[in-house]
Amino acid sequence: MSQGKPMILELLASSVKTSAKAGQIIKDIMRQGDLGIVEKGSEPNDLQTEADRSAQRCIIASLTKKFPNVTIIGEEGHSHRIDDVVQDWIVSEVDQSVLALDCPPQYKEVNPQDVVVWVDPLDGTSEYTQGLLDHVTVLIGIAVQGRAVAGVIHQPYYGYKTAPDTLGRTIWGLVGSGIGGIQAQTPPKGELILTTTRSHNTALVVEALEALKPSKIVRVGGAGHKALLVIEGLCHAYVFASNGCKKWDTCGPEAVLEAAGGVFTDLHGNHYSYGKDVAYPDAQGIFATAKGVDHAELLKKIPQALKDAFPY
Ligand SMILES: Nc1ncnc2c1ncn2[C@@H]1O[C@H](COP(=O)(O)O)[C@@H](O)[C@H]1OP(=O)(O)O
Ligand SMILES: [Mg+2]
Ligand SMILES: [Mg+2]
Ligand SMILES: [Mg+2]
Repeated sequence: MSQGKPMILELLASSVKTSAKAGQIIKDIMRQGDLGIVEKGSEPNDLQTEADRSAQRCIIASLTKKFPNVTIIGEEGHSHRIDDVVQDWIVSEVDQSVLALDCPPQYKEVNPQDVVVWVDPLDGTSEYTQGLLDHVTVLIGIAVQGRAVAGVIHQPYYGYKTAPDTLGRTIWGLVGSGIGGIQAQTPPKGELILTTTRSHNTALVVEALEALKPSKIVRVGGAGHKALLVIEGLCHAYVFASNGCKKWDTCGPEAVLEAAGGVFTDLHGNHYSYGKDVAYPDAQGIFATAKGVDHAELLKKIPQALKDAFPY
């Protein structure tokens, strides 16, 4: 580890490089052509591929090796073995621009026991299997005392349609410090562009969107991808009246969006808790707004009866 740097910066700097390696693994597996698709549950569109499994092993092994006292929870199971992971997948590099940050005072002395890293090695698996490759992201969220405070959204196929050899892009955020990889933008005034699921639609999902009377709805895959649309000001809000997302889907996106000046909550306007003992589903849905959007005002347009469908 670098001498004297706050642990949160070390962890974020390692996560940035590790997410990019996971992105390369995802692309290698797609190039090789054997995705090894497994249906995880009884729900439709809940798939796992060899890319999800391999990317998770890369991330968990890399971060476990460097931060053995931090709790790491990944979407694809609980093996934290390092010894059987390909050496080339264990990332030791760190992102120097993150290490050089001026750490917000509240995160300078963080106890590893209070940190949980939430890993979604491949967000947008349905879209990955369907060839909608720019919907895919690698998500790493860092929570301190239950709050999402830092995160990475790596988009391995960003720009691949015009540049097939793209390395993608990596966006990181630290609340109180800002974001890197892109510039946060305010969405256009006089419109309301919402983004939501394309593969996990339900009657309640539609009802919540209609209540907001949007000028446009952008239906794309992935929680990370939708958070990027909001961070870049291409959409005003990400609204998902469903319990389908889990903590690994939202911890990274929440931290990056909030570091970018947005607000990321459930449908009641509360932040999720990301401690190690919490339930995994984001059972109160998602309501996330861009920088410059009045989150509380917009949330008032969701009828109470609909919010009540997502009780505590
Ligand atoms: N009903 C669901 N079952 C399983 N995963 C879900 C469900 N709803 C959302 N997700 C997860 O949240 C992400 C965002 O949802 P959506 O694309 O529908 O907006 C999905 O890519 C998926 O993550 P993952 O691909 O990592 O399994
Ligand atoms: Mg999944
Ligand atoms: Mg996901
Ligand atoms: Mg996933």
